[in-house]
Amino acid sequence: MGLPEREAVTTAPPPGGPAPAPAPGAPGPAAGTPRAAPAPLLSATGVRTGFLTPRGLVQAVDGVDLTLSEGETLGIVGESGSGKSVLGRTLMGLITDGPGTTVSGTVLLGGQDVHALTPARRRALWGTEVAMVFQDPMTSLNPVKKVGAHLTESVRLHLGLSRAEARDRAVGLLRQVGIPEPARRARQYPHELSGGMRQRVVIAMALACGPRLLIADEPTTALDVTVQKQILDLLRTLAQDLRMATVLISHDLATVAGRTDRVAVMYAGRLVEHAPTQAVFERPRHPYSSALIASIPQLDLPPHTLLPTIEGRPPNLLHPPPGCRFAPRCTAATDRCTTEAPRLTGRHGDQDAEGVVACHHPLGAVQEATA
Ligand SMILES: Nc1ncnc2c1ncn2[C@@H]1O[C@H](COP(=O)(O)OP(=O)(O)OP(=O)(O)O)[C@@H](O)[C@H]1O
Repeated sequence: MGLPEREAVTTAPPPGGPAPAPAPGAPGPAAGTPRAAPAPLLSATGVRTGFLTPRGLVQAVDGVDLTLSEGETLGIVGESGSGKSVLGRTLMGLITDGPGTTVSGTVLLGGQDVHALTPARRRALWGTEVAMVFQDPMTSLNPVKKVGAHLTESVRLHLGLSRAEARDRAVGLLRQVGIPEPARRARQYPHELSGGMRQRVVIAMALACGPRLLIADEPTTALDVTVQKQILDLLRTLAQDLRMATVLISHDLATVAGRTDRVAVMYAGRLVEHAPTQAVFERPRHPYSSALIASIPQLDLPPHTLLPTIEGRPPNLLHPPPGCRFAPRCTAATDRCTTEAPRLTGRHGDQDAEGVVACHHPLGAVQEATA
């Protein structure tokens, strides 16, 4: 058996109940009237997430705006500590405003304000609207529970299936994520599977209730290099087959190349560039994106070639520098960069198809101006 049909997915109604149906006979949009663009599946506005520590507030995510449409794939990249995981968990509603944590801004998922929901309503979104795959599969698997049981519990709870139906669904899911002999594997314990197979099980668990959005946080970091590509390709194929929007979080730009529609580059808690993936690779506009691309290892380089690295370290998020946070490491920085924080803007306005960049001196600006 395959995955649940999209129509079969149970989702919590929006706060205040479902939207009223149009009155019978109510006129539709007049012919030729442009239809309003469909609302994005995910819309994050001014998201800020901080941790109160004995040494002060660590502002891990500092004013992030993002949107994602149905079926779209977004890569979030940046060095370790740039806030990618914290952003992913905040979008999912796993980190909320509370003791020790400050969260502000708005995250709308399928029109529902994730952070305004009650904890129970938020939990109802997990699995059915949004699911997350983490770095290490063992953090998501219970070592004393059989593989099949990880899947059957969730589908029985969310989809109300009988025991036998749930067992069929579990085997179907394992088959769908490329696990050979799925019925036999369902009866095994996680430790009897290889790392790659375990991550496939975790992906199957994430898909079990047909989420519209999958957030994969460094899903291959704990795996052998040969298995990494297989898992990333699997995620890409599943996203396309199921028309499921995906956020792929990685410290490695090469991971998102060719696998995502758009890339958001994060640095010290902020987005510095957000554009179609191909545009970022072909014409990076932020010096940080450009430096990240330059440091991707190339297969055809002679042995012992030194790869360019980005001098310096990301700032301490307890005391980030004023102005552009990348300025202390940027070879193009001017006095303005050290005092004035650049806004994310497009070449032709904020909604630029070529993307947006937060830089006072974006790359390519001089050539374009004189062309
Ligand atoms: N619970 C916490 N308490 C205090 N600081 C935290 C907490 N969780 C994360 N941070 C800090 O928030 C910042 C962003 O962390 P995050 O894990 O999002 O980075 P990342 O970009 O995902 O990097 P990595 O790839 O290494 O996980 C880091 O400085 C981290 O130390």
